[in-house]
Amino acid sequence: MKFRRAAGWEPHLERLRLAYPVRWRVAAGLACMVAAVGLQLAIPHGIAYAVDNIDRFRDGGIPFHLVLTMLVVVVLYAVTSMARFYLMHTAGYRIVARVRRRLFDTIVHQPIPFHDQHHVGELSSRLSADVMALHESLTMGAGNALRSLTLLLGGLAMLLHLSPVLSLPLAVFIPASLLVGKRSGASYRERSREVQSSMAAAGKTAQEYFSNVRLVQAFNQQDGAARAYARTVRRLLEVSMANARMMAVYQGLQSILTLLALVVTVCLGVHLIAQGVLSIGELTAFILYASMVTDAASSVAEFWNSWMRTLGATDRIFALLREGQPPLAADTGRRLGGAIALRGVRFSYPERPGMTALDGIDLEIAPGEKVALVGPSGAGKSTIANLILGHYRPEAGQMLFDGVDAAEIGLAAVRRHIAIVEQEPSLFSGSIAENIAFALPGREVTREELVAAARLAHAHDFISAFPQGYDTVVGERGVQLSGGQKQRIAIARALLRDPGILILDEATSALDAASERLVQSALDTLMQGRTTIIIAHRLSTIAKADRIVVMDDGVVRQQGSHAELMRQPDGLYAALIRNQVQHQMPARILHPASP
Ligand SMILES: Nc1ncnc2c1ncn2[C@@H]1O[C@H](COP(=O)(O)OP(=O)(O)OP(=O)(O)O)[C@@H](O)[C@H]1O
Repeated sequence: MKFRRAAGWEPHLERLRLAYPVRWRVAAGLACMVAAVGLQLAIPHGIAYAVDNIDRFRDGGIPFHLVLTMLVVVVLYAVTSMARFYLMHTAGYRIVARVRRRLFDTIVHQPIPFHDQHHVGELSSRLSADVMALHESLTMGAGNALRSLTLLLGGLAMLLHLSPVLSLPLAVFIPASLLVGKRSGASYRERSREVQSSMAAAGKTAQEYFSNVRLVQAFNQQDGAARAYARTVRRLLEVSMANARMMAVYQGLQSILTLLALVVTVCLGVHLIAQGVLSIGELTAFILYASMVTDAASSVAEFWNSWMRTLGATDRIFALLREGQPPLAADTGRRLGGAIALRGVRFSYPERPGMTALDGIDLEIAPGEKVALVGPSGAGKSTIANLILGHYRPEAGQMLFDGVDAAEIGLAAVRRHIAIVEQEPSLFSGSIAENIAFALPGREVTREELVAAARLAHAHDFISAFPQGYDTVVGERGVQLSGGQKQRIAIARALLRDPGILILDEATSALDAASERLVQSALDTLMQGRTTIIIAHRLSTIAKADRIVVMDDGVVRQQGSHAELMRQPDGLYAALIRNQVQHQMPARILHPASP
């Protein structure tokens, strides 16, 4: 128990919660390993017997039963070694697959503030490089180390049995070798944390430049990108080299200890033969056992290092796993009517605790009402959408749905009734069908349902025009589609979800007139009969809303219809409209009632 704790295994083993198929593999692998070690330990004994009886065998040769026994031992040794290798390796693969799955599960369930803090490239590196380090230790290292440990103990028993006096030098060398291993292990752990975080930094840089490759090329920044990546790789190289230097020193020390042990044993052995207390066969067997034992000791020490390295690399994996999934409030199954209320809501982003993003917001939205949030950049419009979606919790005040506190309803139940159409729609690299069906987790979506949603979103015609139709692959983040097409797919997705509450982050970039009309008409269909919160940028949308909420600096400055707000010429809304009209919009939008 104490050892497991010292090795840092305890919490990790608990976290791994080995499944039944893994347990039986480990148990069977251990049994095979003990058998293989037992057979391996029998071999020097056989050799000693042969050496000591060489005179008897000189005439008639080695008797048949002896040859047969040796053959059986060799075959059994080969079979048990093979089985051990297979069982331990496959158990390792299963454990690593499980760790990977659980890590992904944990990360994907973490609340948004966690994702604000962690870079995508860094998290991907945890899943790939860090898990790979664990993989190597578990599949290659752990099996070998256990075998070596058993061999070490068995070998020591044989050495003591053969000659306690001759074993004395080993009583010094073996602990020394294990001590060197333990010392180096501690430094390895520290170093490998550095190696893994440098690796994560390199991954982060590469991921960032790859995902913005169009911008990089448009600004001729390819060389700049290469230099930035080279800097991170240089750092990685430096820490890896330092690690290798240290490893070389420890390996050298181990080899010296092993060779010294052998030399001293041979010298002492010869002396004991001369005194007549040891036979040549026994010395031969002793040397064979001693080399097994010293090899095993250095391999245990080596594994210790590699395990420490693994712990260094996987500390963060296990820290993440320990964090566990945040308790997702059970889906209470409550149906929402669409009324939303924010009462005295104050909020600062966890990353910027000093800056108030929302400062006492009071907002009542009736079921089916269309509310446009307007205001200058940074006013807090998206923050309100984030709070309604439950991405963050208000610091003070209440978020109510149908008059019930959001916490009481549960995040999953709230989200089940919400759909979002983002400013720049997020699409996955799969097919159009998969992207639309994403709206309904946990159930198969029929082709008819997909087509119906796509028709309402004015997306069916362009989708059908593709040779692969709904199975057309859209490329990473939908790069193979136009802006208007992406938006209509996002609208089809929202329509399929059939939400009571809709959050619409209006795209700022204008589409061409025909595309704009199609998107607008699709949005009008989507908004029908749903509570809609629009983060609005276009006057056409703003003017159509039932109510306009004008925000500035985290507070609501004005509320009312377009006409009501325009009657306050000194108000922020009138100023915003004047500003927009001056810069871009035709005057008729200002007065939608007039033809
Ligand atoms: N994830 C975040 N972490 C820290 N601060 C944030 C985060 N997101 C937004 N902010 C800050 O919160 C404030 C409100 O931002 P918000 O995105 O709500 O503004 P907005 O009104 O939607 O602006 P825009 O019209 O430009 O999108 C801003 O000062 C912004 O810098």
